[in-house]
Amino acid sequence: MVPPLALDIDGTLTTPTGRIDPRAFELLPAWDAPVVFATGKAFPYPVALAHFLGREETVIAENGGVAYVDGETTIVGDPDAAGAVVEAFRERGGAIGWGDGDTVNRWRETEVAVAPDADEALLREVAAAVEDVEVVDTGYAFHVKSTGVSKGRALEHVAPALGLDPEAFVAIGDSENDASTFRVAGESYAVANADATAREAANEVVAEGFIDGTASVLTELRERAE
Ligand SMILES: O=C(O)COP(=O)(O)O
Ligand SMILES: [Mg+2]
Repeated sequence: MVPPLALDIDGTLTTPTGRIDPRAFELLPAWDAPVVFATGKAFPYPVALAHFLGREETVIAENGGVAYVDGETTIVGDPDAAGAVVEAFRERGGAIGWGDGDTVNRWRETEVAVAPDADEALLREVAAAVEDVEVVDTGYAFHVKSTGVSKGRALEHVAPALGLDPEAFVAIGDSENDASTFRVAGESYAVANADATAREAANEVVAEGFIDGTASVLTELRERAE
């Protein structure tokens, strides 16, 4: 039997230009075990991905702020604290930076994502003044979120709802927001493009990056199960 998977999206299922690689649509619909998409993105993104892959919508969004399993949504974290940080950031001249419409934050319920080209030093300075809030850098955004909320904590909630031990999962990811998943899962892989935090937390750093790395792990896991 192949193991259940906890998969990050950006940097892990994507190409270096941020597209979901077609191989995800070959490898994942046929995966014969639960697949949990665990992302920093807002709730609709992993739901849509699972939907169009024809998979059960079992997702962790907003870095663990939102978890959805078996038709139940669980929300944790303090959106007001994150909002206060972003308000102070704006007052001091900072910009969230996603442009008009801001679909990055539109459906966000527990945290705020700030564009990667924003003034990081200012954002960290204002965040340091608010209790129980941290800034997590995924390489794709700075996430202003409650401390204690993490993808790993969410997996500890999602796995039992699937009748599984979190340790049964194999996790793959690329950023500091995946380190908590790596600690909770029984086996973990950082793709080659992963940041230092993810590399250190993973059991193994894969030679290839992005979806190439993920595809090689999945192929190996499938071969091992045969
Ligand atoms: O939204 C981000 O910043 C990164 O998303 P990810 O967790 O799927 O890599
Ligand atoms: Mg990622």
